[in-house]
Amino acid sequence: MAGNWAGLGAAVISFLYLYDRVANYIPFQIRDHLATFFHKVVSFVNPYDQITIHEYCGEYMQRDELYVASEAYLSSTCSSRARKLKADLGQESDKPSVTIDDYEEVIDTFRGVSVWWCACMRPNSHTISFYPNQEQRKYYRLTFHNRHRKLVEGEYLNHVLREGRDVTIRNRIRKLFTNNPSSNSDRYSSLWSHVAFEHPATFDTLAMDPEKKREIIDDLVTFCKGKEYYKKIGKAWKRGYLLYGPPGTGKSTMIAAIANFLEYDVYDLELTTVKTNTELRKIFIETTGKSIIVIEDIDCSIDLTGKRKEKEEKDDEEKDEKLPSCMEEKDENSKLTLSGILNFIDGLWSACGGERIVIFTTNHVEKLDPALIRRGRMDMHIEMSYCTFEAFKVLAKNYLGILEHDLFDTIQTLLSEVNISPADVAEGLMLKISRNEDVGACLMNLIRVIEAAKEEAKKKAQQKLAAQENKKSSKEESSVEKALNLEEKNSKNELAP
Ligand SMILES: Nc1ncnc2c1ncn2[C@@H]1O[C@H](COP(=O)(O)OP(=O)(O)OP(=O)(O)O)[C@@H](O)[C@H]1O
Ligand SMILES: [Mg+2]
Repeated sequence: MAGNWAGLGAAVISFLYLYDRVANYIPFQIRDHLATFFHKVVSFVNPYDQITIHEYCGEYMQRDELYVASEAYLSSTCSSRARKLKADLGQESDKPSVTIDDYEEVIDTFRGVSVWWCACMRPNSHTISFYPNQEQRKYYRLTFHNRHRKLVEGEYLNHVLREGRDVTIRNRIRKLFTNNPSSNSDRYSSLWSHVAFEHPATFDTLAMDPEKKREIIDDLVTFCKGKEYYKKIGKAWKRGYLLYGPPGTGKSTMIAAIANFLEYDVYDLELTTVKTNTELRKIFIETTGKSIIVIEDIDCSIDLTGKRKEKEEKDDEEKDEKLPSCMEEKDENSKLTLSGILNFIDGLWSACGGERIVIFTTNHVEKLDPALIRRGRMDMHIEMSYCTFEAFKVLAKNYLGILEHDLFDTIQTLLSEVNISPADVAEGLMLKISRNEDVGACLMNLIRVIEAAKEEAKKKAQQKLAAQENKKSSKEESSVEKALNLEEKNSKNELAP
């Protein structure tokens, strides 16, 4: 239908072209009247307006976000109505995607208003381009009745952008990013490298207290649905989690489970390769929304303890010989400091992009500066503990496919007597796969592993006690020796004339 109107419109436009050539020979009073008249005729004959959305735009000819969103939107909402389709494996997806073929017109309806979409291609410009696919110059043509122009410009295009982005996110391959060492980056290279994120951990396979798990899941759901709430309370849409506990208790596994649950990308930030606060800010700006930024073993990444105290002391010392303020700033930016990291978590920059989760992990929570982990920065502190009986039941279900067994009571008693990590328990249960043993043999193997851990713990406790006693007795000996020496000295002094 729009095509017919377009044909009629083309005739009128040809006429107008001719008019334009002879317009200079017509007196200007008549010319103005004619121009108004022709405009009315054009609107009457072809009351349809068009918007074109080009694939590449901007100084660096990047793919236009609205074009990408329109493509995703059309393939999800309108492709069922098209007769000519094309299929390909998108760059950011692992599923074949079916889109509407070029020059196939489809109708979409928004609030009872019909609009027409068509993927077109501009004729080859015969120019040599440095940018990929630029010579193809694809674009979408959106046609609509001019009385709906406000609706299309004001609401429909936003609707397409929003829906299209959602479809893109749903279909993409999720990514695991790591920051490139600062020495490798130049002005043009990206600060992050990535691979596909394929960790299979989920909250179902994560062994921990079920109540604690429920609490974390509820918190995550509240966060990801909380866009409007965060806006209302004037807070950046982000949340911080501190995961702490001994090695092998599932901190990294928990991060993977969170990423899979929320379908977020993961940015694994290696702080030791970041040299300055400025670099940290740049790295942060290059992250996208719907992502988790992880700093593992934060206590080992940078000396965060006592930095503030040191700084305060230094400030006192330096009061007399104070540097000019610009030099102070330069010094601060030329290295990575605790305050740089605090800014990264909740400074003004932290609000850009939105929908981000920051996770720190540590084996030694007591070593961290309280400022780094205070509520508001790290909103939830999650302790990953040694294996409890509840956690063991999850592992037994995952590894052996059982919910109960006669040996469970023995294992429960043993687990209450010794600290053993879920990683060690999981290793004890792996026998089923590695040697294809039956369930009973696997549980017996686990019992042996826990008993060995118990023996080891006992031995260590005895050694510690012995060392403490040794220290105590050597202290006592030295104090007796000191007392004897003193006595000897005193008696010598008394004998002296
Ligand atoms: N709570 C858990 N639930 C399920 N599996 C676990 C759990 N804890 C550990 N594991 C298993 O042990 C392995 C090591 O766990 P993970 O790397 O998550 O420990 P971690 O706490 O990050 O250790 P580290 O402090 O050394 O980094 C995982 O691959 C997983 O198979
Ligand atoms: Mg870990």
